Amino acid sequence: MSFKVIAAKQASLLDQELMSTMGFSIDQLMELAGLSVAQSIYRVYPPTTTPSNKSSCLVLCGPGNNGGDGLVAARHLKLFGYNNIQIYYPKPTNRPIFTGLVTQLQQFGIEFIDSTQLSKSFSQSNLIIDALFGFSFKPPMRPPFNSIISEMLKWQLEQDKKIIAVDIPSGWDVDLGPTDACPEIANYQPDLLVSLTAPKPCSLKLNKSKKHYLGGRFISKQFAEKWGIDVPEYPGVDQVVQLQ
Ligand SMILES: NC(=O)C1=CN([C@@H]2O[C@H](COP(=O)(O)OP(=O)(O)OC[C@H]3O[C@@H](n4cnc5c(N)ncnc54)[C@H](O)[C@@H]3O)[C@@H](O)[C@H]2O)[C@@H](O)CC1
Ligand SMILES: [K+]
Repeated sequence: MSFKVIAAKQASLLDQELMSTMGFSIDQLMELAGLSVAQSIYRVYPPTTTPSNKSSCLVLCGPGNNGGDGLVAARHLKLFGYNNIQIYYPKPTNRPIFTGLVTQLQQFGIEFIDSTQLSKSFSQSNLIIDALFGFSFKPPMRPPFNSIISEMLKWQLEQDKKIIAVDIPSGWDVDLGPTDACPEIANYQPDLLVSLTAPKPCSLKLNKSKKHYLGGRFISKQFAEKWGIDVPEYPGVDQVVQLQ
């Protein structure tokens, strides 16, 4: 499906307008964004039901709203039947929306792991959700995230591991894709990219063999026209639409 992209600066301005003129709260947008990430994962990698072959998910959450989308997605994945979910959230944000999401996940019995458990979790997980950074990332990537992403990419070489990137593959330049400013991710290609609201220019750098979904079904036709973006036909009540 052909689609229009939205540049970095515009994506951030659009985000601000959603939360001012349009009257949305960040909680609402994050909930719909995270739901659409979980729904895309369900479409592409449905939970396997045989006891010997359960889908295990590791959700890597960064310090900003991209990480918040990951926290929301983890809760929906649990509701969708993924039973083995672990979250690595090394720099938790002390704002009510984030502390609330953490409490919800703890109440759902989802485990938060620390750095000593990370390698084991990578080895046991077949779905790795990259919710580290979205459109506000500025290189170079600071510790501990540079080593987390390097380890993630090492594990991606194992055949049974799939990486799902939330909004933007972490470390990619929003407009350009992978650049020399962030050498850790020079060869990073997620298996599934879930763009939110509108695909960013970097999504054109996704290999054609990879899957690309769009989620964040919260803008009207009028709003899309004003910003020069497409709202594709989401099928029925779905929160996501496949672009590639
Ligand atoms: N309207 C939209 O499109 C929506 C966007 N949402 C999500 O929000 C994301 C953008 O969120 P934010 O603006 O909070 O930003 P990000 O989540 O992209 O990252 C910002 C955080 O990363 C840190 N950071 C930046 N560069 C770094 C570096 N080089 N090394 C280490 N840390 C670094 C910053 O200090 C900040 O804490 C989007 O990509 C999307 O995932 C959704 O939550 C809601 C709706
Ligand atoms: K990401």
